[in-house]
Amino acid sequence: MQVASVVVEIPARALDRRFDYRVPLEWEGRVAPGQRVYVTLGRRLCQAYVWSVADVDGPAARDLKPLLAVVDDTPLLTAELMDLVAWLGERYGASTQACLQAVVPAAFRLQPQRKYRVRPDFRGLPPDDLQPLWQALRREPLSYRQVLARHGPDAAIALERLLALGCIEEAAAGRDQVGARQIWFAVPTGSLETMRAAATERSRRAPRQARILEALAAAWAEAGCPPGGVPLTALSLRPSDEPVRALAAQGMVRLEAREVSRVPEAAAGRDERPAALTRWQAEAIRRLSARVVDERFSVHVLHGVTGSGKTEVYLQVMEACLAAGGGALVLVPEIALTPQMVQRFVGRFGPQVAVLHSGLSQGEKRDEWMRVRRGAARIVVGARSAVFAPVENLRLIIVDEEHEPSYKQEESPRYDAREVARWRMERCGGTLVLGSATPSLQAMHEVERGRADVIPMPQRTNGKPLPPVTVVDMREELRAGNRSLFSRALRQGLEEAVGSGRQAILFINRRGYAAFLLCRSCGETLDCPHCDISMTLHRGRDGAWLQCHYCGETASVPAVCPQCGEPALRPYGVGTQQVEQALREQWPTWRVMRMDVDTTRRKGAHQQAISRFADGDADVLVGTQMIAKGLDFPNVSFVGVVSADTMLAVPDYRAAERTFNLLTQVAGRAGRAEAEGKTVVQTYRPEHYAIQAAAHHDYAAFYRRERALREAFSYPPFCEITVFWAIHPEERLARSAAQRFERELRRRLGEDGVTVLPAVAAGVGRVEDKYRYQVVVKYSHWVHVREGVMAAFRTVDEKMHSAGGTCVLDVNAGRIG
Ligand SMILES: Nc1ncnc2c1ncn2[C@@H]1O[C@H](COP(=O)(O)OP(=O)(O)OP(=O)(O)O)[C@@H](O)[C@H]1O
Ligand SMILES: [Zn+2]
Ligand SMILES: [Zn+2]
Repeated sequence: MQVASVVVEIPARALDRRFDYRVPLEWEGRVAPGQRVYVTLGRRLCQAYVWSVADVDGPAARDLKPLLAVVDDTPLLTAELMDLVAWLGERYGASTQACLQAVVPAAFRLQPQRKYRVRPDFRGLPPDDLQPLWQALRREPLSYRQVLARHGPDAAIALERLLALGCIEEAAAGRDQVGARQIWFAVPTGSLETMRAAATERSRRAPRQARILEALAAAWAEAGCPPGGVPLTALSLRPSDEPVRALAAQGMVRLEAREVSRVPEAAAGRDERPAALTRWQAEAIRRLSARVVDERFSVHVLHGVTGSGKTEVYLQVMEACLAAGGGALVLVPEIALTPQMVQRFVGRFGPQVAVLHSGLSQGEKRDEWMRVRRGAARIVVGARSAVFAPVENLRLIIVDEEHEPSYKQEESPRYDAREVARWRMERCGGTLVLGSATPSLQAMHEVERGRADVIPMPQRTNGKPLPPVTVVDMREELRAGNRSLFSRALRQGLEEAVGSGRQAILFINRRGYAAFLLCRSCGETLDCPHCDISMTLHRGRDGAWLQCHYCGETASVPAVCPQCGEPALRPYGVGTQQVEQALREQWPTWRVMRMDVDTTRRKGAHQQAISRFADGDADVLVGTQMIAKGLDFPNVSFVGVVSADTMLAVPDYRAAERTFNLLTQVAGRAGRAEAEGKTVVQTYRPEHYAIQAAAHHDYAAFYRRERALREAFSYPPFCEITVFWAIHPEERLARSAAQRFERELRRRLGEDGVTVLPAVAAGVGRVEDKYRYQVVVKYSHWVHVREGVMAAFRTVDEKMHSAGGTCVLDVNAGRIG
């Protein structure tokens, strides 16, 4: 007798374990790991994933409850993905259910209310023993639960048989939350002659039947062979319509339901293949292609300066991968921000590419996922979560802009797509390529330790040098009497670019008008009533308002300071809106465009904005980091950074790294084609090493300095950091939970190679009226501390949970505070 061990899909902590069910005899041999099944847990009907199947004998197995249905014929999850789910749970301390939800698109989740009804196209009668249930379903569609309640537990099997015989179907959306889309086809059964004769014969007597036959005959004549069928929708007919049913009953046509994709086939764009590769590109392609073919695990850091043509390298290595029979996965930081790159992949590989992005509806995601699962699409391009795509024979994963923080997921399971990619390549014996102009400290450290090699591309494809960067000390500007947002150098750069018909980009890492309002009389800042953070000033057509960027709370702008009553509130900290306004005031004839979260909320707005700017619809583009990544605008000759200091001021050990990366990326948007590029960076801290290194395009200098600091103060990559948060509306409870976690940790972990920092209020100590306390743990290997950390977490978490609060564990944390 077979017993299936399953994971139920209900996301409750107490249910995060395996449950055993008996496999009914008729399904023995049909049940496999990765398959979805229906089971009852207590009285609850739910979907579950088969984890393992074992042959077990004895009464214990016979007493188990049976599986109620097998949802998938072939397992939805491959063995590799099942192992990945298990690994995710261990690596990030997350429940198996949460990991499954991360891996499988939401469309595959069970819809709680399914009903079964008689299939409208079914003629005849089912076998005798199935008739009672069938008759009942003819009277009214019933849910699974109703079927079991009214017809007893054996009805589960009867239902399955009726389904298998095509007598009944699931109503509405089908099995999954969103099912496959099906279209009915009429398929000819006889010869072309019989069909024509039948059409003529019916032209009077049954003209509507005749029309169907004529359409089939026409399709036949056009194809020159028996057509695969004609979709009924093309004839504005449904399978239940009288003439269709009549023809089917007479055996003139066969009706067939076929699955079709909801995703319009990617319009294969132009494939722009460069006439000749640079020598660096050629060398990179040679080395990487050799690795893709040899089927051994390897990691490579493709360190290519901005505009060095990394995309072309990816494309050609992918070609080598496909030629060797492998599948490939490309991760980009955010699909909406990289439309140009996605177009190039589709241009080269056409319908073999599946693009997974958040703009897809659930049904579209499902269809793309299935296209990948079935091997019809062998290349997947997507953001973070695409790292779970079920690519067949996966041999190559490319992570573009590998240094980007968006590869870390900030909700459970708090995975890092780069680590997942590494795990998958290690498991499949594949090649991992980490591409960046500014490789992360982590990636470079791997190179140092001999766990990865680096492939340099130090020159731009246009043969021109990287754009010269001028660092402007804003204190000097003040001394020289310039109080405007723009230094003289920045102003000159803008005017030169726009004056010569080129375009310019201005970067400022803050949306809104100003960071905060400060009272110049008493020093009060206007903070969010629900969060310990000041509110951002926004300005629109209908005036100004304040908004909290943490919880979204808005407020009107008071005329006087609420603290001291003086009319002395002034805006501080420049945002995109203010830059846009200043540009319009100073250069009224210029066409200015702004791109930030506020201007691109609408679906497709990103892409539109990017192509409008690429088409020359604006002279100056103002934007946040959204415009820093991987965009290729050949006509941009000037880039200005309005303030480099906002990024440096973030209280995070990675602030310098982020600043260096962003400055390098932003500067890299200039001078990518014929136009010479130029960049101006404004700052109050011109001597800072991150700014200096970026200005000199000196990655090595930055790396040396930053590495030394990280080592001295013991930060990643010289250790790993895990952060615990206790979150509760009552400060006292949040604090004591964090303190308890700290004590539990110290007791369990000892001192050896582990540092537990004292429990403190988080950087923003209150968000949405909830207090946040944190504990930071530093260690060298998660496997050494996992048990201790997880045990401490469970103890505190349970108590916190019953007290109405939340605990969060961020393993290998993306941020602290
Ligand atoms: N061998 C080549 N000869 C000429 N042009 C090329 C060549 N290879 C790529 N290009 C072009 O160079 C430009 C820059 O390439 P790409 O966008 O891949 O750079 P990148 O290395 O990804 O830079 P970034 O890090 O800034 O995104 C593109 O317009 C691309 O079409
Ligand atoms: Zn005041
Ligand atoms: Zn708030």
